[in-house]
Amino acid sequence: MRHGGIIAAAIEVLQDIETRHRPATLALKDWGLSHRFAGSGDRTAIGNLVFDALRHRSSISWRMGSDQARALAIGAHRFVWGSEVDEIERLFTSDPHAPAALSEEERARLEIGDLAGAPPAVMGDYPAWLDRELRDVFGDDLVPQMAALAARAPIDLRVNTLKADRAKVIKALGRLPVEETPHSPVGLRIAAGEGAARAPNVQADMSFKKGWFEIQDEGSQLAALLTGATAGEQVADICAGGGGKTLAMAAAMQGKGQVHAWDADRNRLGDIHERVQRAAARNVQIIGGGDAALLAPLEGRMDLVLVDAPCSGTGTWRRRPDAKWRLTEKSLDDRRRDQREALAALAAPLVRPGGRIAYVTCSVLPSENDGAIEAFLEGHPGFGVRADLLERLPALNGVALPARHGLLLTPLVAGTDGFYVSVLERRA
Ligand SMILES: C[S@@+](CC[C@H](N)C(=O)[O-])C[C@H]1O[C@@H](n2cnc3c(N)ncnc32)[C@H](O)[C@@H]1O
Repeated sequence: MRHGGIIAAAIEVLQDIETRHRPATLALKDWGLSHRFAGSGDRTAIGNLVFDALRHRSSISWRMGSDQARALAIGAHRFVWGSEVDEIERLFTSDPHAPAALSEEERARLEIGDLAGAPPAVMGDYPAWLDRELRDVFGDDLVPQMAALAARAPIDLRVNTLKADRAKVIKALGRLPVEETPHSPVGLRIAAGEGAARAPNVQADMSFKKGWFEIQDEGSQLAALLTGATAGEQVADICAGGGGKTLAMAAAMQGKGQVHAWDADRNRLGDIHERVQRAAARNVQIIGGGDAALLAPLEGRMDLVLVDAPCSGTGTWRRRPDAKWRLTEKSLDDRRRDQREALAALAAPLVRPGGRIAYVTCSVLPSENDGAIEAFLEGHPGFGVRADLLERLPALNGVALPARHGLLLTPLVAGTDGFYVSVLERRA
């Protein structure tokens, strides 16, 4: 496909997302199925343009004076990909599959592209109804913090130390520009691409198939390390999902002790079996999901319970930009309720005296973070917050933002997705 056709396709997909409230990945998949002639490079270019338009939806709409799909796609080309206006115009006139030519007004808006006078929610590309809560956490850094959450994310890998080390994986992926992550001692990074460039498919490499690494954001790696999971411990991961943190803890424990994996939704455990096998994580016990009675044998015995809580996902907006526009007050309330329930009803009974609960979210909203911890501590006076979190990872000094009961990682400061971590200890 020529580039005018790519823009036309991106407009079609953005329209589908908007009118049918569909997740972006599904809308893109559907488009691919009904346009089988499009090659994989074309699909990547369309996907990149759609995702960048969604990442910057508010600021593009402000600049273009419209939030229609066409304005978003053209605006993303200009303001995110940095194309010159003449170049965009040429793409439109040289390809019969391109959308209708630019109007006078569109041309003028693309030329000016001014955000002067725009409110913070527009400059930082986030839903305005979250203004107050986000300002509470970021204060004067609100706009730069949120703008960093609207940028593209790199591909981060976690080296599986049960099978490999960083040098071995770097060598295996030799043809790719792989670098060590700055904070996680087991992380590697491939920088985010630009424009229509295709991201490398690292999962096709033999080293992935052999279980030498997993794809995992550096923030998620750090959260797993901050739990302090240590060789020989009994650990329950009660929001195990696909097993990202289960596997990270199992490796940090050098395969010794046990990680018991459970999830409220047994379907979410779908991938974990294959991943555990590939990683040779012999200390992982998948105890199933859905039925809380399966947790009964662990009661009062766990050195550590990880609650990698269901949350709004505000910290992952770099990777799932459509989710930020779909988030509602109702769904946020539902997640807050799940978080409180997971901590009080599921996690607390499993911890032995002297044991810990690590509470993690991929959210930057205080009501899901410190707020959940406060609600828990109110009803559980036998638990207290561990203040020694950074001693486990001194490299995070100055990189993690202090929160009242834990710490916060953000793309602006740590270069990771947004993550909150708090560790509680059962003292009585
Ligand atoms: C953030 S995801 C887990 C991601 C996973 N730990 C990883 O690192 O790949 C949160 C998980 O919590 C589960 N969950 C939802 N409601 C829950 C509840 N009330 N109690 C426990 N887990 C819940 C969800 O099914 C989901 O798999």
